[in-house]
Amino acid sequence: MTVTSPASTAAASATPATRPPLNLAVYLVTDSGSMLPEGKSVEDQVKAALEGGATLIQLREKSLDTGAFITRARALLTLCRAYNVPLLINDRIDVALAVDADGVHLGQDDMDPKLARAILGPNKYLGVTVHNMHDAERAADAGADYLGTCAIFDTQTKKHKPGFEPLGVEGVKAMLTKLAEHHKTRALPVCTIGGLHASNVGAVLKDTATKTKKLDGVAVVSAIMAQKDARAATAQLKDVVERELALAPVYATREACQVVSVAAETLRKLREGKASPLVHHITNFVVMNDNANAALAVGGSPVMAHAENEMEAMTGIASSLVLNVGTLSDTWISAMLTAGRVANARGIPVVLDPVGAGATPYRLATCRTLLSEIKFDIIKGNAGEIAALANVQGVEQRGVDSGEVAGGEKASVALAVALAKATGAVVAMSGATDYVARVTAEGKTQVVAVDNGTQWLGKITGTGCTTATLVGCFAGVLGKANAFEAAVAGILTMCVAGEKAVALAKGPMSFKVALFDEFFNVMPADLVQAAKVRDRIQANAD
Ligand SMILES: Cc1ncc(COP(=O)(O)OP(=O)(O)O)c(N)n1
Ligand SMILES: Cc1nc(C(=O)O)sc1CCOP(=O)(O)O
Repeated sequence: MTVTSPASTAAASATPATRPPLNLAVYLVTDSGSMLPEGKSVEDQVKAALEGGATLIQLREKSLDTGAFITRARALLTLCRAYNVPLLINDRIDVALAVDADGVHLGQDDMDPKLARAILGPNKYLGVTVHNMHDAERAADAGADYLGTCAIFDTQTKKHKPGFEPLGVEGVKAMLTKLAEHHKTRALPVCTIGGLHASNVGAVLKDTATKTKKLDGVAVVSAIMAQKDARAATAQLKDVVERELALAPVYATREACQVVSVAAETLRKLREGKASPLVHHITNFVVMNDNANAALAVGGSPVMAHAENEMEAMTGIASSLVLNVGTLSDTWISAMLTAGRVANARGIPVVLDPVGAGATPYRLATCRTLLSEIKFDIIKGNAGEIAALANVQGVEQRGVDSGEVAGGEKASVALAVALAKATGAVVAMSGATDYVARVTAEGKTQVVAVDNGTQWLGKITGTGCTTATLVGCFAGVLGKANAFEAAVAGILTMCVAGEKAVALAKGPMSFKVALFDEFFNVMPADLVQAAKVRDRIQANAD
Protein backbone atom coordinates (compact mmCIF):
# COMPACT_ATOMS: atom_id res chain seq x y z
CA MET A 1 0.00 0.00 0.00
CA THR A 2 1.39 3.39 -0.93
CA VAL A 3 0.85 6.25 1.46
CA THR A 4 2.45 9.50 0.48
CA SER A 5 4.07 12.04 2.76
CA PRO A 6 4.18 15.75 2.07
CA ALA A 7 6.93 16.96 -0.25
CA SER A 8 9.56 18.84 1.70
CA THR A 9 9.64 21.74 -0.73
CA ALA A 10 6.66 23.24 -2.46
CA ALA A 11 6.94 23.92 -6.18
CA ALA A 12 7.14 27.68 -6.38
CA SER A 13 6.26 28.20 -10.02
CA ALA A 14 4.82 26.22 -12.86
CA THR A 15 7.59 26.10 -15.42
CA PRO A 16 8.02 22.68 -17.07
CA ALA A 17 11.07 22.09 -14.91
CA THR A 18 9.40 22.86 -11.61
CA ARG A 19 5.71 22.13 -12.06
CA PRO A 20 4.50 18.97 -10.36
CA PRO A 21 4.68 15.92 -12.63
CA LEU A 22 1.56 14.83 -14.51
CA ASN A 23 0.60 11.35 -13.37
CA LEU A 24 -2.88 10.07 -14.16
CA ALA A 25 -2.58 6.91 -12.05
CA VAL A 26 -5.02 7.89 -9.28
CA TYR A 27 -6.83 10.99 -10.45
CA LEU A 28 -9.33 12.51 -8.01
CA VAL A 29 -12.10 14.69 -9.44
CA THR A 30 -13.84 16.50 -6.60
CA ASP A 31 -17.53 16.85 -5.82
CA SER A 32 -18.96 19.19 -3.19
CA GLY A 33 -22.52 17.83 -3.21
CA SER A 34 -24.40 15.45 -0.99
CA MET A 35 -22.00 12.57 -1.48
CA LEU A 36 -19.56 14.07 1.04
CA PRO A 37 -19.70 12.12 4.32
CA GLU A 38 -21.17 14.02 7.24
CA GLY A 39 -18.72 16.47 8.74
CA LYS A 40 -16.26 16.25 5.82
CA SER A 41 -15.44 19.16 3.54
CA VAL A 42 -13.97 19.05 0.03
CA GLU A 43 -10.69 20.24 1.56
CA ASP A 44 -10.74 17.38 4.15
CA GLN A 45 -11.29 14.77 1.44
CA VAL A 46 -8.62 16.17 -0.88
CA LYS A 47 -6.10 16.30 1.97
CA ALA A 48 -6.89 12.69 2.85
CA ALA A 49 -6.62 11.66 -0.79
CA LEU A 50 -3.20 13.29 -1.06
CA GLU A 51 -2.11 11.47 2.07
CA GLY A 52 -3.34 8.24 0.53
CA GLY A 53 -1.31 8.80 -2.62
CA ALA A 54 -3.61 10.55 -5.14
CA THR A 55 -1.45 11.58 -8.09
CA LEU A 56 -3.62 14.31 -9.62
CA ILE A 57 -6.49 16.49 -8.34
CA GLN A 58 -9.19 18.23 -10.35
CA LEU A 59 -11.43 20.78 -8.65
CA ARG A 60 -14.86 20.37 -10.22
CA GLU A 61 -17.55 22.82 -9.10
CA LYS A 62 -20.70 23.18 -11.13
CA SER A 63 -22.63 25.75 -9.10
CA LEU A 64 -20.22 27.60 -6.86
CA ASP A 65 -19.98 31.37 -7.24
CA THR A 66 -16.73 32.54 -8.76
CA GLY A 67 -15.44 34.10 -5.52
CA ALA A 68 -16.05 30.93 -3.51
CA PHE A 69 -14.63 28.82 -6.35
CA ILE A 70 -11.41 30.82 -6.21
CA THR A 71 -11.23 30.54 -2.43
CA ARG A 72 -11.59 26.76 -2.63
CA ALA A 73 -9.08 26.53 -5.48
CA ARG A 74 -6.53 28.46 -3.39
CA ALA A 75 -7.04 26.14 -0.43
CA LEU A 76 -6.64 23.02 -2.58
CA LEU A 77 -3.59 24.46 -4.33
CA THR A 78 -1.86 24.91 -0.98
CA LEU A 79 -2.61 21.27 -0.14
CA CYS A 80 -1.49 20.01 -3.55
CA ARG A 81 1.73 22.00 -3.44
CA ALA A 82 2.68 20.28 -0.19
CA TYR A 83 2.50 16.92 -1.98
CA ASN A 84 3.93 18.12 -5.31
CA VAL A 85 0.72 16.97 -6.99
CA PRO A 86 -0.82 19.12 -9.74
CA LEU A 87 -4.17 20.84 -9.23
CA LEU A 88 -6.32 21.23 -12.34
CA ILE A 89 -9.54 23.22 -12.55
CA ASN A 90 -12.59 21.80 -14.30
CA ASP A 91 -13.91 24.03 -17.13
CA ARG A 92 -12.88 27.43 -15.69
CA ILE A 93 -9.68 28.80 -17.21
CA ASP A 94 -10.27 32.11 -15.45
CA VAL A 95 -10.20 30.40 -12.06
CA ALA A 96 -7.13 28.37 -12.98
CA LEU A 97 -5.24 31.51 -14.02
CA ALA A 98 -6.51 33.52 -11.06
CA VAL A 99 -4.97 31.11 -8.55
CA ASP A 100 -2.04 29.98 -10.75
CA ALA A 101 -3.27 26.37 -10.69
CA ASP A 102 -1.43 23.81 -12.79
CA GLY A 103 -3.97 23.65 -15.60
CA VAL A 104 -7.51 22.82 -16.63
CA HIS A 105 -9.67 19.91 -17.71
CA LEU A 106 -12.13 20.66 -20.52
CA GLY A 107 -15.00 18.73 -22.06
CA GLN A 108 -16.42 18.89 -25.56
CA ASP A 109 -18.98 21.53 -24.55
CA ASP A 110 -16.30 23.77 -23.09
CA MET A 111 -13.86 26.20 -24.66
CA ASP A 112 -12.10 25.10 -27.86
CA PRO A 113 -8.89 23.44 -26.60
CA LYS A 114 -6.79 25.42 -29.08
CA LEU A 115 -8.09 28.67 -27.65
CA ALA A 116 -7.62 27.32 -24.15
CA ARG A 117 -4.00 26.46 -24.91
CA ALA A 118 -3.42 29.94 -26.32
CA ILE A 119 -4.79 31.50 -23.13
CA LEU A 120 -3.05 29.10 -20.76
CA GLY A 121 0.34 29.24 -22.47
CA PRO A 122 2.65 26.25 -22.80
CA ASN A 123 3.39 25.69 -19.13
CA LYS A 124 -0.05 24.70 -17.86
CA TYR A 125 -1.51 21.23 -18.19
CA LEU A 126 -4.46 20.81 -20.51
CA GLY A 127 -6.65 17.71 -20.26
CA VAL A 128 -9.58 17.05 -22.59
CA THR A 129 -12.50 14.64 -22.40
CA VAL A 130 -12.80 12.79 -25.71
CA HIS A 131 -15.63 10.67 -27.09
CA ASN A 132 -14.01 9.63 -30.36
CA MET A 133 -10.93 9.99 -32.55
CA HIS A 134 -12.09 13.30 -33.98
CA ASP A 135 -12.12 14.80 -30.48
CA ALA A 136 -8.78 13.16 -29.69
CA GLU A 137 -7.01 14.51 -32.79
CA ARG A 138 -8.42 17.96 -32.14
CA ALA A 139 -7.17 17.82 -28.56
CA ALA A 140 -3.75 16.61 -29.69
CA ASP A 141 -3.54 19.39 -32.29
CA ALA A 142 -4.37 21.90 -29.59
CA GLY A 143 -1.49 20.68 -27.45
CA ALA A 144 -3.40 18.66 -24.85
CA ASP A 145 -1.22 16.97 -22.26
CA TYR A 146 -3.58 14.06 -21.67
CA LEU A 147 -6.94 12.68 -22.74
CA GLY A 148 -9.80 11.45 -20.57
CA THR A 149 -12.29 9.14 -22.20
CA CYS A 150 -15.97 9.79 -21.60
CA ALA A 151 -17.57 7.45 -19.04
CA ILE A 152 -16.63 3.80 -19.18
CA PHE A 153 -19.49 2.72 -16.87
CA ASP A 154 -22.75 4.15 -15.56
CA THR A 155 -22.35 6.55 -12.68
CA GLN A 156 -24.64 8.07 -10.09
CA THR A 157 -22.39 11.11 -9.83
CA LYS A 158 -23.19 12.87 -13.07
CA LYS A 159 -26.28 13.05 -15.26
CA HIS A 160 -25.38 12.35 -18.86
CA LYS A 161 -27.18 13.75 -21.87
CA PRO A 162 -30.09 11.58 -23.11
CA GLY A 163 -28.87 8.86 -25.43
CA PHE A 164 -25.37 8.81 -23.94
CA GLU A 165 -24.08 5.27 -23.58
CA PRO A 166 -20.99 4.51 -21.51
CA LEU A 167 -18.13 3.10 -23.58
CA GLY A 168 -17.73 -0.10 -21.60
CA VAL A 169 -14.44 -1.99 -21.44
CA GLU A 170 -14.52 -2.88 -25.13
CA GLY A 171 -15.26 0.73 -26.11
CA VAL A 172 -12.29 2.06 -24.14
CA LYS A 173 -10.09 -0.69 -25.56
CA ALA A 174 -11.19 0.18 -29.09
CA MET A 175 -10.41 3.82 -28.43
CA LEU A 176 -6.93 2.96 -27.11
CA THR A 177 -6.29 0.89 -30.24
CA LYS A 178 -7.23 3.81 -32.46
CA LEU A 179 -5.23 6.29 -30.38
CA ALA A 180 -2.16 4.06 -30.73
CA GLU A 181 -2.58 3.91 -34.50
CA HIS A 182 -2.50 7.66 -34.97
CA HIS A 183 0.82 9.49 -34.73
CA LYS A 184 -0.79 12.56 -33.17
CA THR A 185 -2.41 10.70 -30.30
CA ARG A 186 -0.12 7.71 -29.81
CA ALA A 187 1.99 9.24 -27.09
CA LEU A 188 -0.74 11.04 -25.15
CA PRO A 189 -1.48 9.63 -21.69
CA VAL A 190 -5.08 8.50 -21.23
CA CYS A 191 -7.38 7.91 -18.27
CA THR A 192 -10.97 6.83 -18.04
CA ILE A 193 -13.78 7.75 -15.62
CA GLY A 194 -17.22 6.69 -14.44
CA GLY A 195 -18.29 4.05 -11.93
CA LEU A 196 -14.73 3.15 -11.00
CA HIS A 197 -13.67 1.90 -7.58
CA ALA A 198 -11.02 -0.32 -5.99
CA SER A 199 -12.81 -3.53 -6.85
CA ASN A 200 -13.11 -2.92 -10.59
CA VAL A 201 -10.12 -0.77 -11.60
CA GLY A 202 -7.70 -3.71 -11.73
CA ALA A 203 -9.88 -5.51 -14.27
CA VAL A 204 -10.50 -2.28 -16.19
CA LEU A 205 -6.78 -1.56 -16.55
CA LYS A 206 -6.04 -5.15 -17.52
CA ASP A 207 -8.95 -5.72 -19.90
CA THR A 208 -8.66 -2.42 -21.77
CA ALA A 209 -4.90 -2.81 -22.40
CA THR A 210 -3.88 -3.42 -25.98
CA LYS A 211 -0.49 -4.51 -27.26
CA THR A 212 0.40 -0.94 -28.10
CA LYS A 213 -1.43 1.27 -25.62
CA LYS A 214 -2.94 1.03 -22.21
CA LEU A 215 -4.61 3.37 -19.77
CA ASP A 216 -2.26 5.49 -17.69
CA GLY A 217 -4.68 5.74 -14.81
CA VAL A 218 -8.23 6.09 -13.57
CA ALA A 219 -10.26 9.14 -12.58
CA VAL A 220 -12.73 8.76 -9.73
CA VAL A 221 -15.17 10.93 -7.83
CA SER A 222 -17.31 8.96 -5.38
CA ALA A 223 -14.74 6.21 -4.80
CA ILE A 224 -12.83 8.83 -2.78
CA MET A 225 -15.04 11.86 -2.16
CA ALA A 226 -17.91 9.79 -0.69
CA GLN A 227 -15.70 7.71 1.60
CA LYS A 228 -15.51 8.21 5.35
CA ASP A 229 -11.87 7.18 5.25
CA ALA A 230 -10.80 8.84 2.00
CA ARG A 231 -7.13 8.28 2.79
CA ALA A 232 -7.52 4.50 3.06
CA ALA A 233 -9.81 4.43 0.01
CA THR A 234 -7.20 6.27 -2.06
CA ALA A 235 -4.36 4.09 -0.82
CA GLN A 236 -6.36 0.97 -1.69
CA LEU A 237 -7.08 2.30 -5.18
CA LYS A 238 -3.46 3.23 -5.69
CA ASP A 239 -2.34 -0.19 -4.60
CA VAL A 240 -4.44 -1.87 -7.28
CA VAL A 241 -3.58 0.67 -9.97
CA GLU A 242 0.17 0.55 -9.34
CA ARG A 243 0.19 -3.23 -9.30
CA GLU A 244 -1.71 -3.40 -12.58
CA LEU A 245 0.34 -0.68 -14.29
CA ALA A 246 3.59 -2.33 -13.24
CA LEU A 247 2.51 -5.80 -14.31
CA ALA A 248 2.16 -5.37 -18.02
CA PRO A 249 4.98 -3.86 -20.02
CA VAL A 250 4.22 -0.32 -21.11
CA TYR A 251 4.91 -0.13 -24.82
CA ALA A 252 3.58 3.29 -25.67
CA THR A 253 5.20 5.80 -23.37
CA ARG A 254 6.10 9.16 -24.82
CA GLU A 255 9.82 8.42 -25.14
CA ALA A 256 9.31 4.96 -26.62
CA CYS A 257 6.86 6.42 -29.11
CA GLN A 258 9.34 9.07 -30.19
CA VAL A 259 12.10 6.60 -30.83
CA VAL A 260 9.75 4.31 -32.82
CA SER A 261 8.49 7.31 -34.81
CA VAL A 262 12.06 8.23 -35.75
CA ALA A 263 12.67 4.63 -36.86
CA ALA A 264 9.51 4.66 -38.99
CA GLU A 265 10.23 8.06 -40.52
CA THR A 266 13.80 7.06 -41.38
CA LEU A 267 12.61 3.82 -42.94
CA ARG A 268 10.13 5.86 -44.97
CA LYS A 269 13.02 7.95 -46.34
CA LEU A 270 14.91 4.80 -47.26
CA ARG A 271 11.86 3.25 -48.90
CA GLU A 272 11.06 6.38 -50.87
CA GLY A 273 14.67 6.72 -52.01
CA LYS A 274 15.03 10.06 -50.21
CA ALA A 275 18.07 8.60 -48.45
CA SER A 276 20.45 5.93 -49.68
CA PRO A 277 23.36 5.78 -47.24
CA LEU A 278 26.64 4.32 -48.42
CA VAL A 279 27.57 1.89 -45.66
CA HIS A 280 31.22 0.94 -45.69
CA HIS A 281 31.77 -2.47 -44.08
CA ILE A 282 34.88 -4.20 -42.98
CA THR A 283 33.04 -7.33 -42.04
CA ASN A 284 33.64 -11.05 -41.81
CA PHE A 285 33.73 -13.67 -44.56
CA VAL A 286 30.74 -15.55 -43.16
CA VAL A 287 28.28 -12.69 -43.55
CA MET A 288 29.78 -10.41 -46.18
CA ASN A 289 27.31 -11.22 -48.92
CA ASP A 290 24.34 -11.31 -46.52
CA ASN A 291 25.26 -7.92 -45.07
CA ALA A 292 25.48 -6.41 -48.53
CA ASN A 293 22.11 -7.84 -49.53
CA ALA A 294 20.46 -6.69 -46.30
CA ALA A 295 21.74 -3.13 -46.76
CA LEU A 296 20.48 -3.13 -50.33
CA ALA A 297 17.08 -4.55 -49.38
CA VAL A 298 16.46 -1.91 -46.75
CA GLY A 299 17.38 0.93 -49.09
CA GLY A 300 21.07 1.44 -48.33
CA SER A 301 24.07 1.17 -50.55
CA PRO A 302 26.61 -1.38 -49.27
CA VAL A 303 30.32 -1.40 -49.92
CA MET A 304 32.74 -4.04 -48.65
CA ALA A 305 36.33 -2.80 -48.80
CA HIS A 306 39.25 -4.10 -46.77
CA ALA A 307 42.44 -2.92 -48.41
CA GLU A 308 44.13 -0.34 -46.22
CA ASN A 309 45.28 1.60 -49.28
CA GLU A 310 41.75 2.46 -50.29
CA MET A 311 40.39 3.32 -46.83
CA GLU A 312 40.98 7.05 -47.10
CA ALA A 313 39.06 7.26 -50.37
CA MET A 314 36.36 4.73 -49.52
CA THR A 315 35.52 5.64 -45.92
CA GLY A 316 35.79 9.28 -46.86
CA ILE A 317 32.72 9.07 -49.10
CA ALA A 318 30.70 6.74 -46.83
CA SER A 319 27.63 7.70 -44.80
CA SER A 320 28.61 5.26 -42.04
CA LEU A 321 31.27 2.68 -41.22
CA VAL A 322 30.65 -0.81 -39.76
CA LEU A 323 33.64 -2.64 -38.28
CA ASN A 324 33.10 -6.34 -37.57
CA VAL A 325 35.86 -8.43 -35.95
CA GLY A 326 34.42 -11.84 -36.92
CA THR A 327 37.26 -13.06 -39.16
CA LEU A 328 40.28 -11.00 -38.22
CA SER A 329 43.74 -10.72 -39.66
CA ASP A 330 46.52 -8.26 -38.92
CA THR A 331 46.08 -6.51 -42.26
CA TRP A 332 42.35 -6.11 -41.67
CA ILE A 333 43.02 -4.65 -38.24
CA SER A 334 45.29 -2.00 -39.80
CA ALA A 335 42.59 -1.24 -42.34
CA MET A 336 39.98 -0.95 -39.58
CA LEU A 337 42.16 1.49 -37.65
CA THR A 338 42.71 3.63 -40.72
CA ALA A 339 39.05 3.55 -41.72
CA GLY A 340 37.99 4.40 -38.16
CA ARG A 341 40.34 7.37 -37.99
CA VAL A 342 39.10 8.68 -41.35
CA ALA A 343 35.47 8.30 -40.20
CA ASN A 344 36.17 10.06 -36.89
CA ALA A 345 37.96 12.91 -38.63
CA ARG A 346 35.03 13.43 -41.02
CA GLY A 347 32.17 13.04 -38.54
CA ILE A 348 30.98 9.74 -40.08
CA PRO A 349 29.17 7.47 -37.60
CA VAL A 350 31.06 4.28 -36.72
CA VAL A 351 29.49 1.00 -35.57
CA LEU A 352 31.51 -1.76 -33.87
CA ASP A 353 30.34 -5.36 -33.96
CA PRO A 354 32.70 -7.11 -31.53
CA VAL A 355 31.88 -10.64 -32.74
CA GLY A 356 33.02 -13.22 -30.18
CA ALA A 357 35.01 -10.54 -28.35
CA GLY A 358 35.74 -12.77 -25.37
CA ALA A 359 36.37 -15.94 -27.39
CA THR A 360 40.13 -15.45 -27.87
CA PRO A 361 42.73 -13.08 -26.42
CA TYR A 362 43.46 -11.89 -30.00
CA ARG A 363 39.90 -10.73 -30.57
CA LEU A 364 39.66 -9.11 -27.17
CA ALA A 365 42.97 -7.30 -27.60
CA THR A 366 41.88 -6.15 -31.06
CA CYS A 367 38.59 -4.80 -29.71
CA ARG A 368 40.46 -2.98 -26.94
CA THR A 369 42.84 -1.44 -29.49
CA LEU A 370 39.95 -0.38 -31.71
CA LEU A 371 38.14 1.13 -28.73
CA SER A 372 41.20 3.06 -27.64
CA GLU A 373 42.04 4.36 -31.14
CA ILE A 374 38.57 4.98 -32.58
CA LYS A 375 35.57 6.81 -31.16
CA PHE A 376 32.65 4.46 -31.78
CA ASP A 377 29.12 5.84 -31.95
CA ILE A 378 27.44 2.47 -31.53
CA ILE A 379 28.62 -0.88 -30.18
CA LYS A 380 26.29 -3.73 -31.09
CA GLY A 381 26.86 -7.11 -29.52
CA ASN A 382 25.30 -9.93 -27.56
CA ALA A 383 25.58 -10.04 -23.77
CA GLY A 384 28.75 -12.12 -23.82
CA GLU A 385 30.48 -9.70 -26.17
CA ILE A 386 29.34 -6.65 -24.24
CA ALA A 387 30.48 -8.27 -20.98
CA ALA A 388 33.90 -9.05 -22.47
CA LEU A 389 34.35 -5.42 -23.54
CA ALA A 390 33.08 -4.11 -20.21
CA ASN A 391 35.40 -6.52 -18.45
CA VAL A 392 32.48 -8.05 -16.56
CA GLN A 393 32.96 -11.67 -15.48
CA GLY A 394 30.35 -14.38 -15.16
CA VAL A 395 28.29 -13.82 -18.29
CA GLU A 396 27.91 -17.14 -20.04
CA GLN A 397 29.35 -17.23 -23.56
CA ARG A 398 28.79 -20.01 -26.06
CA GLY A 399 30.75 -19.56 -29.29
CA VAL A 400 30.07 -16.24 -30.90
CA ASP A 401 26.32 -16.59 -31.08
CA SER A 402 24.98 -15.97 -27.65
CA GLY A 403 25.46 -14.81 -24.13
CA GLU A 404 23.16 -14.96 -21.17
CA VAL A 405 23.05 -12.54 -18.26
CA ALA A 406 22.08 -14.07 -14.93
CA GLY A 407 20.02 -11.63 -12.87
CA GLY A 408 17.30 -10.70 -15.32
CA GLU A 409 16.52 -7.32 -16.75
CA LYS A 410 18.26 -5.27 -14.08
CA ALA A 411 21.55 -7.07 -14.66
CA SER A 412 21.22 -6.79 -18.45
CA VAL A 413 20.52 -3.08 -18.24
CA ALA A 414 23.42 -2.59 -15.81
CA LEU A 415 25.76 -4.35 -18.23
CA ALA A 416 24.74 -2.29 -21.25
CA VAL A 417 24.91 0.92 -19.22
CA ALA A 418 28.38 0.02 -17.86
CA LEU A 419 29.82 -0.23 -21.38
CA ALA A 420 27.97 2.90 -22.52
CA LYS A 421 29.52 4.79 -19.59
CA ALA A 422 32.98 3.36 -20.20
CA THR A 423 33.06 4.11 -23.93
CA GLY A 424 30.64 7.00 -24.49
CA ALA A 425 29.05 4.90 -27.26
CA VAL A 426 25.45 3.85 -27.61
CA VAL A 427 25.38 0.18 -26.60
CA ALA A 428 22.91 -2.08 -28.40
CA MET A 429 22.82 -5.44 -26.62
CA SER A 430 20.96 -8.22 -28.40
CA GLY A 431 19.11 -11.08 -26.73
CA ALA A 432 15.54 -12.30 -26.23
CA THR A 433 14.94 -8.68 -25.27
CA ASP A 434 17.32 -6.21 -26.87
CA TYR A 435 18.56 -3.27 -24.81
CA VAL A 436 19.86 0.01 -26.16
CA ALA A 437 21.66 2.22 -23.65
CA ARG A 438 23.42 5.53 -23.74
CA VAL A 439 24.58 8.30 -21.47
CA THR A 440 23.22 11.65 -22.65
CA ALA A 441 25.24 14.85 -22.95
CA GLU A 442 23.64 15.89 -19.63
CA GLY A 443 24.99 12.73 -17.99
CA LYS A 444 21.62 10.96 -17.78
CA THR A 445 21.29 7.29 -18.58
CA GLN A 446 18.69 6.37 -21.20
CA VAL A 447 17.72 2.78 -21.89
CA VAL A 448 15.04 1.27 -24.07
CA ALA A 449 14.12 -2.38 -24.34
CA VAL A 450 12.86 -3.96 -27.54
CA ASP A 451 10.72 -7.01 -26.81
CA ASN A 452 10.25 -7.85 -30.49
CA GLY A 453 11.96 -10.66 -32.37
CA THR A 454 11.75 -14.39 -32.82
CA GLN A 455 13.85 -17.37 -31.82
CA TRP A 456 14.24 -18.11 -35.52
CA LEU A 457 16.74 -15.26 -35.73
CA GLY A 458 19.09 -17.49 -33.72
CA LYS A 459 18.68 -20.43 -36.09
CA ILE A 460 20.63 -18.95 -39.00
CA THR A 461 24.13 -17.52 -38.94
CA GLY A 462 24.90 -13.86 -39.11
CA THR A 463 21.70 -12.16 -37.95
CA GLY A 464 23.69 -10.31 -35.29
CA CYS A 465 26.16 -9.03 -37.91
CA THR A 466 23.26 -8.17 -40.21
CA THR A 467 21.67 -6.19 -37.39
CA ALA A 468 24.88 -4.14 -37.27
CA THR A 469 24.45 -3.54 -41.00
CA LEU A 470 20.89 -2.30 -40.50
CA VAL A 471 22.05 -0.11 -37.63
CA GLY A 472 24.76 1.21 -39.95
CA CYS A 473 22.15 2.03 -42.60
CA PHE A 474 20.02 4.00 -40.13
CA ALA A 475 23.09 5.70 -38.65
CA GLY A 476 24.08 6.71 -42.18
CA VAL A 477 20.79 8.57 -42.52
CA LEU A 478 20.40 9.87 -38.96
CA GLY A 479 24.02 10.83 -38.31
CA LYS A 480 26.15 10.72 -35.17
CA ALA A 481 23.80 12.96 -33.18
CA ASN A 482 21.03 10.35 -33.43
CA ALA A 483 23.06 7.20 -32.89
CA PHE A 484 20.66 6.04 -30.16
CA GLU A 485 17.65 6.27 -32.48
CA ALA A 486 19.64 4.58 -35.26
CA ALA A 487 20.51 1.66 -33.00
CA VAL A 488 16.86 1.17 -31.98
CA ALA A 489 15.72 1.50 -35.59
CA GLY A 490 18.18 -1.13 -36.84
CA ILE A 491 17.24 -3.58 -34.11
CA LEU A 492 13.52 -2.98 -34.55
CA THR A 493 13.74 -3.48 -38.31
CA MET A 494 15.56 -6.80 -37.84
CA CYS A 495 13.09 -7.98 -35.19
CA VAL A 496 9.92 -6.98 -37.02
CA ALA A 497 11.19 -8.42 -40.31
CA GLY A 498 11.96 -11.62 -38.39
CA GLU A 499 8.48 -11.74 -36.87
CA LYS A 500 6.92 -11.34 -40.31
CA ALA A 501 9.23 -13.94 -41.87
CA VAL A 502 8.32 -16.65 -39.35
CA ALA A 503 4.90 -17.05 -40.90
CA LEU A 504 6.51 -17.98 -44.23
CA ALA A 505 9.25 -20.31 -42.95
CA LYS A 506 9.33 -24.09 -43.20
CA GLY A 507 12.85 -24.33 -41.77
CA PRO A 508 16.00 -22.23 -41.35
CA MET A 509 16.72 -21.68 -45.04
CA SER A 510 13.20 -20.67 -46.04
CA PHE A 511 13.23 -18.44 -42.95
CA LYS A 512 16.41 -16.80 -44.23
CA VAL A 513 14.91 -16.15 -47.64
CA ALA A 514 11.73 -14.78 -46.08
CA LEU A 515 13.78 -12.60 -43.72
CA PHE A 516 15.66 -10.95 -46.57
CA ASP A 517 12.39 -10.46 -48.44
CA GLU A 518 11.02 -8.76 -45.34
CA PHE A 519 14.03 -6.41 -45.15
CA PHE A 520 12.73 -5.28 -48.52
CA ASN A 521 9.02 -5.36 -47.66
CA VAL A 522 8.82 -4.11 -44.09
CA MET A 523 7.13 -0.71 -44.07
CA PRO A 524 7.16 2.19 -41.60
CA ALA A 525 3.63 1.32 -40.48
CA ASP A 526 4.75 -2.27 -39.73
CA LEU A 527 7.39 -0.92 -37.33
CA VAL A 528 4.88 1.30 -35.58
CA GLN A 529 2.22 -1.38 -35.28
CA ALA A 530 4.51 -4.20 -34.21
CA ALA A 531 6.89 -2.22 -31.96
CA LYS A 532 7.14 -3.47 -28.40
CA VAL A 533 9.52 -0.82 -27.20
CA ARG A 534 9.70 0.06 -23.51
CA ASP A 535 11.49 2.94 -21.88
CA ARG A 536 10.48 2.54 -18.21
CA ILE A 537 13.01 -0.17 -17.84
CA GLN A 538 13.93 0.22 -14.19
CA ALA A 539 10.28 0.20 -13.13
CA ASN A 540 9.66 -3.05 -14.96
CA ALA A 541 12.91 -4.71 -14.00
CA ASP A 542 12.67 -7.88 -11.98
C1 LIG B 1 -10.62 13.18 -15.79
C2 LIG B 1 -11.93 13.65 -16.26
N1 LIG B 1 -12.55 12.98 -17.23
C3 LIG B 1 -13.74 13.40 -17.68
C4 LIG B 1 -14.32 14.51 -17.15
C5 LIG B 1 -15.62 15.04 -17.66
O1 LIG B 1 -15.40 16.27 -18.28
P1 LIG B 1 -16.54 17.04 -19.07
O2 LIG B 1 -16.94 16.23 -20.24
O3 LIG B 1 -16.09 18.42 -19.29
O4 LIG B 1 -17.72 17.05 -18.07
P2 LIG B 1 -17.83 17.89 -16.74
O5 LIG B 1 -16.78 17.46 -15.81
O6 LIG B 1 -17.70 19.33 -17.09
O7 LIG B 1 -19.17 17.53 -16.25
C6 LIG B 1 -13.66 15.19 -16.14
N2 LIG B 1 -14.17 16.29 -15.57
N3 LIG B 1 -12.46 14.74 -15.72
C1 LIG C 1 -17.09 13.90 -13.74
C2 LIG C 1 -17.52 12.82 -14.63
N1 LIG C 1 -17.39 12.90 -15.99
C3 LIG C 1 -17.88 11.83 -16.59
C4 LIG C 1 -17.94 11.66 -18.05
O1 LIG C 1 -18.66 10.79 -18.51
O2 LIG C 1 -17.24 12.38 -18.72
S1 LIG C 1 -18.47 10.67 -15.53
C5 LIG C 1 -18.09 11.64 -14.20
C6 LIG C 1 -18.36 11.27 -12.79
C7 LIG C 1 -17.65 10.03 -12.33
O3 LIG C 1 -17.99 9.84 -11.02
P1 LIG C 1 -17.78 8.50 -10.23
O4 LIG C 1 -16.34 8.25 -10.17
O5 LIG C 1 -18.37 8.77 -8.88
O6 LIG C 1 -18.53 7.43 -10.97
